[in-house]
Amino acid sequence: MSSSENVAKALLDIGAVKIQPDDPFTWASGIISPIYCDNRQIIGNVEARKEIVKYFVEKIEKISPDAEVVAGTSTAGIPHASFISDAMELPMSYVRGSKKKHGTGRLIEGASVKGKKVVLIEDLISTGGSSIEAAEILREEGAEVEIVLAIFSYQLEKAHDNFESSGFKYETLSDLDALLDVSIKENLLTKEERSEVVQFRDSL
Ligand SMILES: O=P(O)(O)OC[C@H]1O[C@H](OP(=O)(O)OP(=O)(O)O)[C@H](O)[C@@H]1O
Ligand SMILES: O=C(O)c1cc(=O)[nH]c(=O)[nH]1
Repeated sequence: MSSSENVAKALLDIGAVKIQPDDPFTWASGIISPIYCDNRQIIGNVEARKEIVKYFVEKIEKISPDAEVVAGTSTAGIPHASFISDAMELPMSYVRGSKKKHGTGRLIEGASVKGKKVVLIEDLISTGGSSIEAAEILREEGAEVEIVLAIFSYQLEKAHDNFESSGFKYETLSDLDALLDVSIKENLLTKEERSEVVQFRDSL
C-alpha cells in the first residue's frame, strides 16, 4: 500500500470515518456532507498517532528541511503540531480561532514566528478556509509559511483554487481517493456507495 493508503487505513481502523447519507454532517464551511472524517480520534490511539507523526516528519524533512517552527491550527491541528515539534525538537506555536479576550490578548501562542520558516499543521482540508486563515495570520505576524500540511483532504476543486489564490502551498498525507480505494479493498464500501461519495465531492 502507498503511504496515502496506509494513512487512510489507519483512519478507517480507528473508526475515524463515518459515512451517513441518511444522517448527514455539517462541515465548518456549512456544507452538508454524507461523510465525516474525525481526525481528533487519532490522538486517542497511540499506534495511529505515531504512524501519522512519522509520515508528517518524513514530509517536513523532505519539503522544508530548514523549518524553524511547527505551528498548529486551532483546535484539531494543535495536538499533531505538538507531537511533530517534539519528534523534530523544534519550537511550536499555535494560532487561536480568535484573539484571546483577556490576559495577553494574543492570537498566536507559543514560539515567536516573526522572520521564521514555519510549517503549519492542520488536521483536515475541506475548502481550505480554516487553514488559509491561520496561514494568513502567521504571515501577518512576519512568518515565512513554508507549507500547510494536513492529514486528509477531500480534494475539492474549491480548496485547490482557494490555496492557489492565497499563494500558500499545501500537501496532505492522505485523501478521499485513497480512503475510498482502501474502503473498497477492505470491503467496507460497495462500488455504488463509493460513486455516491465521489459524486457528492465532485458536485461541490
Ligand atoms: O477546510 P475547511 O473548509 O476550513 O474545513 C476544515 C476545518 O474544519 C474543521 O475544524 P472545525 O471548525 O470543526 O474546528 P476544530 O478543529 O476546533 O474541531 C477541521 O478541523 C479543519 O480545521
Ligand atoms: O469540513 C469540515 O468541517 C470537516 C470535515 C470532516 O470530514 N472532518 C472534520 O473534522 N471537519
